[in-house]
Amino acid sequence: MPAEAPAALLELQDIACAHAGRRVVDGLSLRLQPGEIGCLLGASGCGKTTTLRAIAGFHPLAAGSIRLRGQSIASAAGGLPPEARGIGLVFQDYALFPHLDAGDNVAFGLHRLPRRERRARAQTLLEVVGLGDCAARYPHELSGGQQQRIALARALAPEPALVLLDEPFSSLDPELRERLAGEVRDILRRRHTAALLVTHDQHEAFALADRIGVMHGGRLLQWDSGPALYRTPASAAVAGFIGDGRLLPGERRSDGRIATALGELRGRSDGPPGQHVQVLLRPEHLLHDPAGPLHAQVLSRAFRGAETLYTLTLPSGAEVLARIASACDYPPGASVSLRYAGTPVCVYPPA
Ligand SMILES: Nc1ncnc2c1ncn2[C@@H]1O[C@H](COP(=O)(O)OP(=O)(O)OP(=O)(O)O)[C@@H](O)[C@H]1O
Repeated sequence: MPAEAPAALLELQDIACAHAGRRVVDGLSLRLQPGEIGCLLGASGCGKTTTLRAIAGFHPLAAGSIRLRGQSIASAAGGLPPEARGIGLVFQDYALFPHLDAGDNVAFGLHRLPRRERRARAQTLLEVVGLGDCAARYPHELSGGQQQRIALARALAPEPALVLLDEPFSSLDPELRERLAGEVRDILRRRHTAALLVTHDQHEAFALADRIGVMHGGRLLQWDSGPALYRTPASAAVAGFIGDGRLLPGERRSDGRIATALGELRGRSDGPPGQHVQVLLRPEHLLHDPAGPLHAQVLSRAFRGAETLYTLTLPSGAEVLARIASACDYPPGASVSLRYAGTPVCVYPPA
């Protein structure tokens, strides 16, 4: 008998959502395990926020169902009101109450507890997010990063099994963003609280999430771990969205290799000889080698510290990327010699 899948904390089954009669989320299914951090990633308008709002109970389902801890919380027939779902929310538009100090903001969701206990629990949560000495400060007396941490403390205070976060770091500067993302991940992990986060920043998704869902046009293209998404994107669309890389046209040979403008490459999957394909070429597929057989011209470059990421043009006109030690300095227009690293490439149907 096959082993049963572990019980999911959150299960979205084939959900669809519409705005003004137009489906903006369609056929979306995913499972989040207890304590797991998931992330919906995708370009603006792909339906991430609508999906999160449907889970929270602020948007109706046109089809499908949502289960939390095995209980149905939403279907096309209706659902539990948001406050009955037991889900913590850190939404962009779910700002702190300006007329309440940080302590009362955090205590807000604890109305069932006596006042003294509420303040004590709020204080504990403020300490969890590293703002134990800010209880009496009002939102306008706090920085953006501090306000977001208070919002997280407020969401965590009622001890929900799941927290939803919608672009929680988008208003912060990049350095603070990365630090806060790490802190939030550690806080969630320590409390074994599951979370589903929405972002369009893949670095944020990689830094935070156990599982990432790439969305496009209202559909979930792939739901996988960060390393799996990077190594084996399920489609050319996911490949184009995750990590650095370029798609090159190619043709399968009878020996299984794939002929491209870079020569013959090893494919990760098989297919009939003569088949036209595209291959995903990551920068690590190409090695800088002054004696290498491949020659390309520098189109542009981006300094990344110890290494520089070069965009190069092959004699065929195709573009590829390569990471080269920054000690070697190739200006635009210069010729660079390379060789194929020999590692297999992902293969997709032609565009
Ligand atoms: N209130 C609304 N009325 C009509 N259409 C809407 C409304 N809100 C969102 N939409 C449309 O639904 C689609 C999905 O929007 P959604 O906000 O879920 O996307 P998103 O991926 O979260 O985008 P962003 O990253 O910009 O927040 C978009 O095409 C958007 O224009």
